Amino acid sequence: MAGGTMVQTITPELRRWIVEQTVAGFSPESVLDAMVKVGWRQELAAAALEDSLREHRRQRGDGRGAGVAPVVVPARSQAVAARLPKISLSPSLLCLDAGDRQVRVLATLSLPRVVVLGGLLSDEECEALIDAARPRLARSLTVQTQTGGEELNPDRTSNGMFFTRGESELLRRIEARIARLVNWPLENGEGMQVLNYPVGAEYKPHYDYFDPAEPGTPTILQRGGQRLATLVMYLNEPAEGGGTIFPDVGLEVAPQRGNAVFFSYDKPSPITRTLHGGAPVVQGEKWVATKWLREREFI
Ligand SMILES: O=C(O)CCC(=O)C(=O)O
Ligand SMILES: [Fe+2]
Repeated sequence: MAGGTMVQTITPELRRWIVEQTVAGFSPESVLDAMVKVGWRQELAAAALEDSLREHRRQRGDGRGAGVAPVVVPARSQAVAARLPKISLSPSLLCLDAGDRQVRVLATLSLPRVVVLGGLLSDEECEALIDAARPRLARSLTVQTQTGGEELNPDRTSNGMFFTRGESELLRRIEARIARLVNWPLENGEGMQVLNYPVGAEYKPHYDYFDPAEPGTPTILQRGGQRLATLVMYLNEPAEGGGTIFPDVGLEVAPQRGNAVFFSYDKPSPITRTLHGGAPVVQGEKWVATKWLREREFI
């Protein structure tokens, strides 16, 4: 196996320490912060905290007498939660300055945090992305959270490829535009992914963050931390079907060329309501480019 893997184990001593801190009156947030400061990965620390306190409550007979109050552990501390890719909406809501292009805001939603954007890409840029991606397409793989490797996923019947960040003038231009638009370092973005859905293809509802409970997740997180936000850009228009759906809130975004849907998730949790998918293409084909934004530099 590759070197540099730091295995973090939740020992009985750590559990005891967590319980002691909590009984002494420290808030779960401050215990979490203390763990992160000494090098614990946020997600693991949160899981250890939640787990230890749940076990402690169970042993005490669940809330009888002076038991520890139930805690809701934020997966990311307050200070870090404020650091999230974020589109600054102008008061007029109409136009955003993305540097080399004016982008329109078509709709926003607060939970899940969604912004639908108009005119993020020009028709020429959409065409150029499709042309560059087409010869490099393969049946889409998704990151396998069991192992951290990649696998064919029956829920995702599209064909896909990844560009390397900065690999062409076109990509550098679009990456810079996105970084400015979402107020997030260009280096924290994954290389852009392009997906092609033929008739009948779909991407069943899923979350884009990596599930902290899966054993392969710590390995995945070494490459830039969690995903915090997604930008799906529509490169063409399927004749029928192919919208981006958010089943928790009954939202469907129309796949209109040059437009995009941005959504962010401040914790790797379903409470962000960012369950989403690509509805089946009924007629024609669908092309999208997806940009994922990570916590740290993605190498
Ligand atoms: O094709 C879509 O509309 C959604 C794509 C998506 O969810 C993804 O690439 O993660
Ligand atoms: Fe997705």
